[in-house]
Amino acid sequence: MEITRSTEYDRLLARHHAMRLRRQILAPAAPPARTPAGGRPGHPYDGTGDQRLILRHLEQVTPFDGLIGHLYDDMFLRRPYLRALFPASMEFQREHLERMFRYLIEHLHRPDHMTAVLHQLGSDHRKLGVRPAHYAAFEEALRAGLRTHAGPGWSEEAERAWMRMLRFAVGAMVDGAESALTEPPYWPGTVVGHEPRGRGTAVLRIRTGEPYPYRAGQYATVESPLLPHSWRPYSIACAPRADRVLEFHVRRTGPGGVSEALVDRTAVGDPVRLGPARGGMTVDGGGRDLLLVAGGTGLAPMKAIVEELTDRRVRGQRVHLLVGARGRADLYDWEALAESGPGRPWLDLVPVLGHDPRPDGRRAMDEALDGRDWSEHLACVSGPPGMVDAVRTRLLASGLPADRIRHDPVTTADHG
Ligand SMILES: NC(=O)C1=CN([C@@H]2O[C@H](COP(=O)(O)OP(=O)(O)OC[C@H]3O[C@@H](n4cnc5c(N)ncnc54)[C@H](O)[C@@H]3O)[C@@H](O)[C@H]2O)C=CC1
Repeated sequence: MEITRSTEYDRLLARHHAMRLRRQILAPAAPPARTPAGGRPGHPYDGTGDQRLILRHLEQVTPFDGLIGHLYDDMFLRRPYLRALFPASMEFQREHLERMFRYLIEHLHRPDHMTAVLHQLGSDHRKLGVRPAHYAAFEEALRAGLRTHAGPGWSEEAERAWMRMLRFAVGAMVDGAESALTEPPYWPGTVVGHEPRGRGTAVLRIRTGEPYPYRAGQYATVESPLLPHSWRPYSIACAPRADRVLEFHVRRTGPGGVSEALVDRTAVGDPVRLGPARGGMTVDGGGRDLLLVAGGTGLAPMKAIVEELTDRRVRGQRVHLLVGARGRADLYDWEALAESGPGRPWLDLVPVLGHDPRPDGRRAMDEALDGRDWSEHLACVSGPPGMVDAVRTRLLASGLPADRIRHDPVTTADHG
């Protein structure tokens, strides 16, 4: 990416904020805390005691949605200018923060296990316009939220444990943001194709201004100017191409979300922004036969993987692609896949039609997987979370080791 004066300036500013914040974080913790703040060099944060304290007083600050409500109320009351950094609807944001609190508390006894996740979170926060200094405002709001939600009997000791946990997380996020400074926080793109494909589904093609690095099987977060600050992940449905065009398959799941904006209110010529590519559902060397299981628009990453293999397949390698859909009309991209059939004799393309379980609890996907030994394959699974879970469990039971089953950590809330 060409470094303009303003991005250069932004980077310097971000680095300056990061350094200042690091000094604050690493400075001896504010009295009366005697335990070192999270992540001080030479004194790695030991969260075991804090985890115990937080858990002991957890009832006072749960359910988390109440705590989070107080936290944001306090933050926007004290610093109204921060509201502009958040989407109009805070629903997704609140759910995300709740998941984060649960994740931190659950893993606090093994802080080192969280580093990679927190680094990426910090790096991803750059596209939201979050500056390291904003974390101080968050800390202040969390403190106020805990006190308001817990009421008069709130334990000072537990509050200090929460603050140390937060400082540990923020320290790792700032590190992540800093080490990603050479990567743009987002890529501006333009919609160059928009094809409705029935049942609220559209295939979008987006051209980025600058080359967008990714591997087949990965996903990008997408933001539409119709819903500023709402970023949702979608898998990229094509292998990297020289013309910088990326394909996405989007299905509208409900009213008012990013998918609805992209399917119903977006047209060729409209701008969008893409966050950096993420996800580990890539297919590397080895040459094992592949089992690709897709449900609905979960087909997107599989299409990219098949395209990539068209050029880079190991000789003799076979690929089985099971495409789950409610009915024939829902096979929204079948023609594109089937068209390439004759040129790809190594690809077994199987439509799996039907949705509801039968009276015996089995589904069409169970039958499609039956009767074959998949234990030597590498499997990728993508689609509704229930399907990913069910297929994963089934493959594990049939002897396929966990490290040969790949899928994204997609939750139901992700595609709103
Ligand atoms: N758009 C994208 O880039 C991506 C979307 N996803 C996810 O894929 C899902 C797609 O939703 P829809 O297209 O509405 O799919 P859908 O709800 O119509 O389901 C598609 C098919 O998946 C199978 N299936 C569903 N639940 C199952 C279960 N419990 N066990 C076995 N098979 C099952 C069935 O064959 C069904 O017809 C969403 O949850 C989305 O978050 C996942 C990855 C990428």
